[in-house]
Amino acid sequence: MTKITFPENLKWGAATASYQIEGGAEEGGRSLSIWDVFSRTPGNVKNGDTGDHACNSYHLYKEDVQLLKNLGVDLYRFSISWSRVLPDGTGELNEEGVQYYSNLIDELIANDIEPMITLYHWDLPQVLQEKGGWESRETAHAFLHYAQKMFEAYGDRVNNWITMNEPWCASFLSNYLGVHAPGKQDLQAGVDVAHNLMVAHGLAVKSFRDMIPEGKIGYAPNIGWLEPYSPSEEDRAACRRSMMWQKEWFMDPVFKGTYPDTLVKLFEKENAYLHIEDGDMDLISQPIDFMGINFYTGAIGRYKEGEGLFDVEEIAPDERRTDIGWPIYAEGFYKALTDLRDTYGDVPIYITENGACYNHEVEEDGRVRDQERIDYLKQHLTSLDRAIKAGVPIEGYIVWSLMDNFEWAEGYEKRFGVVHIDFDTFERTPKDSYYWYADTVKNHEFER
Ligand SMILES: CCOCCOc1ccc(-c2cn(C[C@@H]3NC[C@@H](O)[C@H]3O)nn2)cc1
Repeated sequence: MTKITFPENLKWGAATASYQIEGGAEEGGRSLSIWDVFSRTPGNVKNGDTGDHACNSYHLYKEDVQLLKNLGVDLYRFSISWSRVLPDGTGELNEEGVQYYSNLIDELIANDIEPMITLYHWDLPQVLQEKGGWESRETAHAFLHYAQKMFEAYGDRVNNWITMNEPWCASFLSNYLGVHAPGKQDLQAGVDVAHNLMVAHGLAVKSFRDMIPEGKIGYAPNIGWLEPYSPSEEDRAACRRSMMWQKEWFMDPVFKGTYPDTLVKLFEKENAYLHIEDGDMDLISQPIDFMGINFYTGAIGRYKEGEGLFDVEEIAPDERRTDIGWPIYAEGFYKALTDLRDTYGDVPIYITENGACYNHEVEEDGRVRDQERIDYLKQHLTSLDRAIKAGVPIEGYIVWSLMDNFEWAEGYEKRFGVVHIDFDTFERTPKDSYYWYADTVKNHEFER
């Protein structure tokens, strides 16, 4: 048997997000978010699913913490519902909402689990959307107010903070491709939202340095990997262009203080323009303590004129697909991580999301036999170990997700959890992958 062994100081975790697990959508003073409005609009989410009840973690968070404790993880990455703590989007706090997260944080600490807070995981208060949402620069300032209130409320107990989750999804997937909330299909809107998200990130980082000087802050972009179909410059350039949309567009501003000119010009050809104000790039490129990386899948990329925005077609590496239809490309994970180090140097990296969708149910004997998810995790953790041994400074690995939850436009059908959720009874059932992951976390190694 082959053993894969990780450094003793690698941190292990599990992740969730507020709109995907909490429920209690109109309880405890919470106001509606853009995802409440989007999911309640017929046709936007599979099976008409909404986050109204989700996994009922608003009421069952203590059970969730026990699942984390028995998993043996060091970290729990969760997000705060902005509209639960600031129902008006700004102004005064809703104390009941603040208390919910305070209770969760205390429960985690009492069980020796480090909280890692994501401030923005896509659930913008609807009241702010109605004032222009992220297309308006004002929302970046509203985000600063929200972030400062959260730093004040939890900075005494929480050291690890993430400003933005997957800004590509929150900007282009949501405002150009129209797949996520608010469901716009406007490239200029996507460009404006992307920039304002990054301005908001910079404003929060700047304030964080004053408010929690000993804390660690970063953000969590998502990336894939496109391997050139051939060594031809056509194929290589096509892959670079396509990956630039999620990589350089959101990383160059932070680590270089610039936007990638190739994409700026490509967007200008589509009549979409950056609206950068004086000081923005200095603000966005403030040093951060780590970069979160969310990785799920990849493909082989080949130049094809007229295909999409970047003249590239994606070819699956092989016939394997997860139950959400994504190819499995663990080699791409290794390549993406070493490519980040080659591009941006030794930026400390947390894998803030990696996992697979497999829609197993609980069987007669109470087990959930998700061997495919175990195989996916083994393949990707092997790539992670290879990247670590190649010198990529990986701080931690956080599996997506602790539990099955509301997978955005796919609803509840698509299951990413190591814990199965019965969405009628909210019963939690650890899957085979839960026990496998617990052993891996405990032993810092696994056998292939
Ligand atoms: C027209 C083309 O559009 C096709 C759909 O395009 C995408 C791309 C990417 C995703 C996607 C979903 N996830 C998992 C989440 N990460 C954050 C956490 O909340 C998980 O639930 N990551 N990326 C979905 C859809």
